[in-house]
Amino acid sequence: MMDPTLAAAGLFTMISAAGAGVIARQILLTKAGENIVADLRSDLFRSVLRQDNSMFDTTRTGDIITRLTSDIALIQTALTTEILNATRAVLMSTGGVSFLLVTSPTLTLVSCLSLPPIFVSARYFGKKIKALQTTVQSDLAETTVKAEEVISQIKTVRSFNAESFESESYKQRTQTVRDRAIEAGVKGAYLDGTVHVAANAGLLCILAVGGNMLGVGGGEAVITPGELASFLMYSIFVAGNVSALSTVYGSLQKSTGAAERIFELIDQKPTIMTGLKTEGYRRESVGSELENNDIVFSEVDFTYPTRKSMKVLSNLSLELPQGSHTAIVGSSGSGKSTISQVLLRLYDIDKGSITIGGKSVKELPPETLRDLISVVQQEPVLFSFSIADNIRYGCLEASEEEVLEAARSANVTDFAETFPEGLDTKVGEKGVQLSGGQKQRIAIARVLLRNSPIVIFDEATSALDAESEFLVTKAINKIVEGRTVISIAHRLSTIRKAETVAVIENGRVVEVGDVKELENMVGGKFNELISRQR
Ligand SMILES: Nc1ncnc2c1ncn2[C@@H]1O[C@H](COP(=O)(O)OP(=O)(O)OP(=O)(O)O)[C@@H](O)[C@H]1O
Repeated sequence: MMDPTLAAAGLFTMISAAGAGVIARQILLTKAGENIVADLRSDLFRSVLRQDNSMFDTTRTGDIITRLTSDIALIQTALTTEILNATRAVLMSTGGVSFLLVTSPTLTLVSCLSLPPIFVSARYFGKKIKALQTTVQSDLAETTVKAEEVISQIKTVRSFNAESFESESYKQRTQTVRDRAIEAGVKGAYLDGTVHVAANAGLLCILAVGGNMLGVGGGEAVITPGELASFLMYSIFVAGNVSALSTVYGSLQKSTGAAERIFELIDQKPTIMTGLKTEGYRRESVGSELENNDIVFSEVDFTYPTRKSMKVLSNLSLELPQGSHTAIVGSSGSGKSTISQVLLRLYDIDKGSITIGGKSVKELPPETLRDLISVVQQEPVLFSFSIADNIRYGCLEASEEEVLEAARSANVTDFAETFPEGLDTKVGEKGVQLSGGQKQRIAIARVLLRNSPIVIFDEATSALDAESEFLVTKAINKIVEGRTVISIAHRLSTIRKAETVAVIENGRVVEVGDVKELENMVGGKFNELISRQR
């Protein structure tokens, strides 16, 4: 007889080896799962950044964020926990079935009677779970959209005393998510229950047929009681694993729903290939292939993809020679900002052409086109980094000195120096910790650093106070020197700085010419427009 201590030591060695196996399995699975999830997340983000502007006009930020977070988290669970559970259940079931076959092929055949109801219910409930989970994920996206919108606009929410309204509306959305998630859970429970009944009914069939095979009814015994007992034991083992498999199947269906939402975005091909600089791209050589920077709009028609029935630009023709300064004026909604959006090819026009230096904007690589043009937007958009890093966004390769020089030129240093951390001061989300005029000056410094030959000023309708306006104007004057400038202008003071003015009405140019001449042309469109401002 074997020494019990030796046997225990031998068993301990085996247990330790199994433990090492468990550690290795866990590490490998975690690594594989995390790698796949990280790749998926960056692929998704990369794909989001490439999408057409029209996609962002219809898909809200919160929806995309949900895909990047919660949808991916579901896939992560599937890749780690569920795949492991599934593999274990399949291996155990296969092993168990081999034992069953060896013990009694007839009874194994009988046990197969439970398979059809298992497959049918897995298919039926699996489909329902997947559909419900897809809805849960999009409802969850709705709640994220709501939260994102309210939190980023908290000052407006507060000023309207709308906290209770918003928290109630958020609660309702979370309840919708809860109800759908419970529904999916209930379907999962039905699946588990059905599989449990089918698997155990299979055991009863084995008991009935096996009992007769023992010769209990007076017939000939074809199986021993010991064989039947061990067959039943293995069957219970297999039934347990098949039940586990059905739970895993339910969870995997959930992740399939989430995966569909992710791949829908990853596979979506933008019509304007954009955003990611091609290899060998050099910013310094931008525009070198163009003869000049003359901009020509010729008989342009444009409708926004989300509002196809409304023509925003209609047969618009306009010439902006290199080095010129043109003010674009017109009533609100006449299409002024749209002109800059189609010039940047954020949207493709429906008819006509837009050329720079004789080359259609559709022929220029989008990154070249966008490096040729800088925009100072109506509401300057800053990121939650420091003032210096916001300026550096104009040219990521710029040195400290170049950033400082741009900050000085745009009068940013004037106010930054009054902050304890100077240019390293963080500006808060979207620049909330700064005034409108300060944000404008940072945006101008960013454009100065960018040093593009064409600059568009999309002037804010809301006026800055006189002091801010003076400082912003001083900064703007630095940019204007030697560049082609388009000012989408509201204020007469800005318009007067331009040489040429183009009046836009209903998406077409109705008057164009020298600012001073048109200002004095009684009965003219520009004269009429500015006489309202005086
Ligand atoms: N992303 C968009 N999707 C659909 N329609 C849009 C979009 N952006 C603007 N529009 C519509 O296009 C028209 C022209 O808008 P645009 O912003 O060019 O006007 P604007 O002349 O710059 O006005 P304002 O002086 O008020 O800034 C408006 O009727 C506007 O509602």
